[in-house]
Amino acid sequence: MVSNIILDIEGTICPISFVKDVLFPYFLRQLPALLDQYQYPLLEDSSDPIKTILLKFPQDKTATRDLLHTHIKALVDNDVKDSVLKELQGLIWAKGYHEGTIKAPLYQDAIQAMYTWSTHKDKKVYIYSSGSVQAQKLLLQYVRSINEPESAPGKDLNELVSGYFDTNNAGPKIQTSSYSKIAEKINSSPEECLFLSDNPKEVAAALEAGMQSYIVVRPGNAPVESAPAAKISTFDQLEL
Ligand SMILES: CSCCC(=O)C(=O)COP(=O)(O)O
Ligand SMILES: [Mg+2]
Repeated sequence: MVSNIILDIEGTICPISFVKDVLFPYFLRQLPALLDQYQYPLLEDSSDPIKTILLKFPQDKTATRDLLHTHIKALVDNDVKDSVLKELQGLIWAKGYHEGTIKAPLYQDAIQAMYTWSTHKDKKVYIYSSGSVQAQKLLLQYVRSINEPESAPGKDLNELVSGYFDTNNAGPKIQTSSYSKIAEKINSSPEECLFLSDNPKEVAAALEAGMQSYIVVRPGNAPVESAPAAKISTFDQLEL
């Protein structure tokens, strides 16, 4: 029996294009002005939350503003799931979400399933994404259905979510131990957890930990060559 459903974000509940064409460009547009605020080489200053994150990048990259900019831009361009980058992105995206510039388009079947599972089916819904916990909460705070126009009023889905996991509090998403850790943290056996993701390596790691899992295929996702589990293209296909 499935009691806990753990959802990936990008490519599973929202299109990859939202992350690549909206979130990443927004971050890169804000980055130069953000870096301009500081003197280089960066020195410790625990009172400044942004500087505290920047200081977590490798020390040789924080020697000059341009070196740091080049380093961060390369991480974004190559979609590196770097936990320091993800922390910084969460902080910068907050402005865009709160100002109303950014709203996350979620697949309608994902929105509907999150409501049904948590309010009518006595299941708990969790998020596990490479995006930081702060970025996950923001994304779910400003949601529109992908079928609605961009001007549609935003919905806050955070009340449907029982917990958030990222690479800081759970570990890398392609590592089996991360899924064992999540099961332990939510006081569940892995067998009662269902993990849904577009990434076959993540699905393989969840299965290895004893969870149930499916590969989610959405428009614009990378083709899945060798699948460790069955594929679904909408959450309506799940009988829970
Ligand atoms: C939730 S933050 C925006 C997405 C992001 O930066 C990311 O890396 C998403 O990766 P996922 O693990 O959800 O595929
Ligand atoms: Mg994904």
